[in-house]
Amino acid sequence: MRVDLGNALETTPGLTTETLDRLDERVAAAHERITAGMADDEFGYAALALPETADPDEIYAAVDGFDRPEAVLTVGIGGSALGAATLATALESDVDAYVLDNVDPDDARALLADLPLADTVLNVVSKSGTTAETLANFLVVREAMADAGVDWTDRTLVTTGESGNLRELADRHDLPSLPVPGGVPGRFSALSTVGLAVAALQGHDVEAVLAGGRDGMASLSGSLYESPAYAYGAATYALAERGARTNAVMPYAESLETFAEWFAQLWAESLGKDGLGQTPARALGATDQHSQLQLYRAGPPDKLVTLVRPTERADVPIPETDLDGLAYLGGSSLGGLLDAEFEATEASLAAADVPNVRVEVDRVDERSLGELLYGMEAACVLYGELASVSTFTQPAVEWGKKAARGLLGGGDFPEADAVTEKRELRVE
Ligand SMILES: O=P(O)(O)OC[C@H]1O[C@](O)(CO)[C@@H](O)[C@@H]1O
Repeated sequence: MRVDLGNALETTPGLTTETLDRLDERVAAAHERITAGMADDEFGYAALALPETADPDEIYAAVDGFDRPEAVLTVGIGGSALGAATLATALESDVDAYVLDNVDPDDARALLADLPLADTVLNVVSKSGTTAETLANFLVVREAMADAGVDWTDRTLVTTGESGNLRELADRHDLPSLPVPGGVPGRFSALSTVGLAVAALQGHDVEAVLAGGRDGMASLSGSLYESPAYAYGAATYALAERGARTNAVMPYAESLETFAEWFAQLWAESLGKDGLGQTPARALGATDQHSQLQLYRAGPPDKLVTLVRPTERADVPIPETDLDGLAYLGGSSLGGLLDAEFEATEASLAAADVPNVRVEVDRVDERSLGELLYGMEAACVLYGELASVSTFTQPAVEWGKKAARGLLGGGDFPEADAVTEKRELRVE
């Protein structure tokens, strides 16, 4: 992973090399704190040791009994789905990957109607084992399998914590299961059993993903000038401090579209604390040059744009044409056009004084993805250290969970009462 901060200098908001030099002293101290937490397997910091602590053989052993399924359906939500989904979207496989990470009946019904249930692995993932959406979807899929005459116990892999509903289910039915590493919050679990089981089922090289993570680990140092991850974390923190309240992450690769969704949870759930944080906006290049870019260039000067691309990609030539107006495209290629648009968008943001950071990986493959995921996790942890927030907890999401559970009769929660007290101003 390579980071270029050049277009975040002297912009609005913007950084200076003096700012970065002063910040570098704090990066050194933060790095010491981070490495100590990793060494002590401390909650949260343990995530940054996963490239060395995750066990590929454990993952391969758990999925080995499923042969090569036609499809894998992940039932999970948040960090229990997005890491696996990022890898599945990015890497090609003849094993189709699907995700149920919402409880939309239309979506669930349509998906279950299409799935070859007898040849699908049901990959149920929940660290807590209590997440309503995941458990509800599991019950629905299990019944759909039964209705189709499929023995769900032959098709189900469980990844969960040491106790809870899913652990009991796996034990009761002797299901293949994987542990969720205890000290790792879901949004930091992509490089663990949580994120890698689907990759193993799809025939991808899990060791290569972890090797990429180790590349990221090796690049961590006491200086932002020597560590791309820390450079990104320090720059985004400093820009937020100076008014960049939104970070629009804009990968120039369809294969990285889900990566932006994964990043959004990582950034929002880790850094949105105590009235602080930086709103992750999900964008996609070149498509959003024809939509959101208008706001990024000419809206309020409160944004940073993170432009992500692989520097190598398979290509598709653009045929020559006798249409004069299109002659400049003929003989070029889609990849060439995409790269030209990446650089043009980068320059257009700079011309409008909008800070933008370039993040590049060699290609979208297992090793580069492992390094990119790791790098953004390390960047997030550093940002959290600099901002002095509790990076690894997410207390604010609990209120809504209790209200929903109370509304469904799942317990006596005062939060549910607040729903009935809604202030109304109805316009119909
Ligand atoms: O893996 P679990 O426990 O089902 O949690 C799923 C997601 O829900 C959250 O706990 C938030 O409610 C996320 O942090 C997590 O990734």
